Amino acid sequence: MQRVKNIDYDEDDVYSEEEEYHEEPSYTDEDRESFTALTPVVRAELQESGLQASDKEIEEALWHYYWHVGKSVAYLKNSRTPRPQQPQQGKKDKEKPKSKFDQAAEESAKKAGCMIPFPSTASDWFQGISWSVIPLGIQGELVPAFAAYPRPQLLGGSSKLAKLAEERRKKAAASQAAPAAPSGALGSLDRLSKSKDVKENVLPPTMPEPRKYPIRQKREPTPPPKEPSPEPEEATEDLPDLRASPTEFAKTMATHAAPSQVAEAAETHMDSIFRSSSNEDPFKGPSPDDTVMRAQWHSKGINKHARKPSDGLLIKKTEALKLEPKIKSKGLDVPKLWAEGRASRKSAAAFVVIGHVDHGKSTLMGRLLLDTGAVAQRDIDKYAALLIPHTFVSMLINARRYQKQATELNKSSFALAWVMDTGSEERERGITVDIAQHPFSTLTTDFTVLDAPGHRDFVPNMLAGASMADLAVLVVDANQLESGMKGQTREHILLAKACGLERVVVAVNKLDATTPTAWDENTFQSVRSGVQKLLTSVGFQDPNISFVPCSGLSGTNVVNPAPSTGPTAWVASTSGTILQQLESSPPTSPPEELVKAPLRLQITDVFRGSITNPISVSGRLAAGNVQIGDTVLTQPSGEKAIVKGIEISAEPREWAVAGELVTLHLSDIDPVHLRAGDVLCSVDKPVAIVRNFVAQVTAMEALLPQGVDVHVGRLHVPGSVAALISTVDANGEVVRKKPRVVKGGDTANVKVSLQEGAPLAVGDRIILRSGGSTIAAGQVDRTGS
Ligand SMILES: Nc1nc2c(ncn2[C@@H]2O[C@H](COP(=O)(O)OP(=O)(O)OP(=O)(O)O)[C@@H](O)[C@H]2O)c(=O)[nH]1
Repeated sequence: MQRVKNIDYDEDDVYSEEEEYHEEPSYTDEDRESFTALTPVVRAELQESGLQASDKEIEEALWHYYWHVGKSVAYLKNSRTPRPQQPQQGKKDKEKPKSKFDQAAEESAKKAGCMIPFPSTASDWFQGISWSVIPLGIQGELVPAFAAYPRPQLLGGSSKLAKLAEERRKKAAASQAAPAAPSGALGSLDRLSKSKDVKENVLPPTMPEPRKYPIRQKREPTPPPKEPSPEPEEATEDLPDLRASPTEFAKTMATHAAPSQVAEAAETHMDSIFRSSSNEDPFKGPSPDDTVMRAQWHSKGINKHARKPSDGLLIKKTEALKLEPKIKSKGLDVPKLWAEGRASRKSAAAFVVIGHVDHGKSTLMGRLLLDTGAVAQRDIDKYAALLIPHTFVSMLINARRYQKQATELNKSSFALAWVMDTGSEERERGITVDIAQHPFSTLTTDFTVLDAPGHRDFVPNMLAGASMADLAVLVVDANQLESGMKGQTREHILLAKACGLERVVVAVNKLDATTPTAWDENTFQSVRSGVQKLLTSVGFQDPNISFVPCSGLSGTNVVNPAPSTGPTAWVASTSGTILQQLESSPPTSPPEELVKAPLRLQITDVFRGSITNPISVSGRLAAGNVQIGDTVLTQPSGEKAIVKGIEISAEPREWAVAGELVTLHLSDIDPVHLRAGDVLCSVDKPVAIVRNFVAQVTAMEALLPQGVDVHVGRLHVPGSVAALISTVDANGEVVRKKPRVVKGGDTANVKVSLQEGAPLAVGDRIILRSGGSTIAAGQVDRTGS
């Protein structure tokens, strides 16, 4: 069984600051409901294996594993199954006296008040780890280098879940250590009046979010699923299979065998790695690159029986690539070509889908793509088939939440979301993690959907999406308005505005599940007035906001209008379908000066592609134009690259201009010089590397000289608000110089310092975040070195 979508509305998402810092989890009614439903299931599983557990223990396991029944059962079984004893090597080893160093270390740990014994042997240290059985012959002694720390109680689960659980524990510990302080602006003011450090502008420590993005394999927008995979086995095993299976290396190292056998086993393992059992050439058969390339040939209809690179041609091919003449620019006058074709071109728009976690963003977009023909029904059906193992818990949870939701819909409910959620973590957890991009076209417009994650842990990814979009679609679950307003609905609205978006289409979603009756018009009207207030309070203008009642799951009023009779009869008098609203948004065409300006593109993703396109980057052209053969500069690395190919919406192009979302295939550059957040720019007019800048920002909560994470689209760099220069009024006139604090809602000029140089320019939109919350947003006004 898999845990399905139920991480919404727990303390992680809908929280007040006070609530968040309780050590004991305070369960919501919904948590309690889930406990009531899932505890008997876990108990029954345990009893089948002749094991017992108290309600509290079961609840604790379910809580830690985010309602994942399989993992909870496996953990509880594990904690009740006696661990195999280490083979004893002899009395001598057992009674080996402690070294003086060990004794001193123990003594100092005692003095430090440490209650948890530090593991004294390697096997203690590795207890609870799947490859824990260390051959005695190679065991060493571990001595504490610092005061002992608590061992994690629950192992296994996805790394993300473990991370979330760990964060929750850390926050609880932090709240115990720190004396309770008033929250928000008041709290900051209070701290300010008490703290000398702040007066003297000494910066409090920051915990910057690391700036690391892995280079990814290029992800197909809708990878066609294969056969339904069998249900995971973890929950049915006697001993839980929560941990990754040992690697060949670990198996070699962690065997019970005597040293001679260890050596023999090692040889066998290494043998099996380097020589296949059938003595076959391990490099025979297609390489991963070949496989990708063949898939691409296949999808482009290129002769399937063409010679394959693995047919002994790999070396020749590589040589051919080396000899490949440098791609030359055709020297096209791109601004002229763009201006000439403007009249005949379809309009294009990219929209970011924002909103609180689980309000139905991915499902709505899946529906939009399905009903506009951008994805095939057969793909959705295959996703639905793959999802059958999810249905048990899905039914348990959703059936209680939406009594009226048909069982049939429950079964396939995630299939639509999977069109957008292509990552394994996304599908495992049932939430969107990274920004997903998908093109689709109507008769009038070429659209690009940017599906943003709703969970607050992934706000930086949402920012990356918003920074590439022309407008936003805000999805609000009509049944969960209140929690949405407290959670990411509010933050996403603020961030969308801060990223410069002006137009927003509000999809009032899940109206098929309103109570007491489905498609309740009053519910729609109250959501509409609540969200309207919120949007106008952050600066969105009324004419730029539209509200559409809809259901992404059933598809009502998304592409196809709602039936004009029955419970949806009132829908016709509102603002049309989601698609109509998107199409009626004013076309976005860049001004001519922007197309002629020096090239500038922030890299959103770096992909390793096939042999033909080994390295590609994607992003939105913020300014200028690019054509095949151009030499571009990457900043901050300062390395040059040649553009050997351009794609827009998976179609090859010769050139691209400002405003377009492109994939550029690059050559003559080592991938180490390319990271998401870096900038590609013109060689002649490069974007400067900046360490200090002045920005005009609006504070969302009290802003002090403090450590912050500075976000600019996909880029985020640790830094600090080094000085508060002045507060200003709506016209930019100085109200007060050198304020000690900028109150939430006020606008100020501030000096920001970065820990490392970043490619920034005047006018860039910046977001300042601290401790996982957005504290201010604005624009770069002046840059310094
Ligand atoms: N009844 C009903 N359920 C829906 C509707 N849309 C989505 N759901 C369900 O709501 C849950 C969450 O849907 P998602 O589309 O994954 O939500 P999301 O907002 O994309 O979630 P994140 O991307 O993780 O923020 C799933 O169980 C969906 O089946 C709808 O219109 N009606």
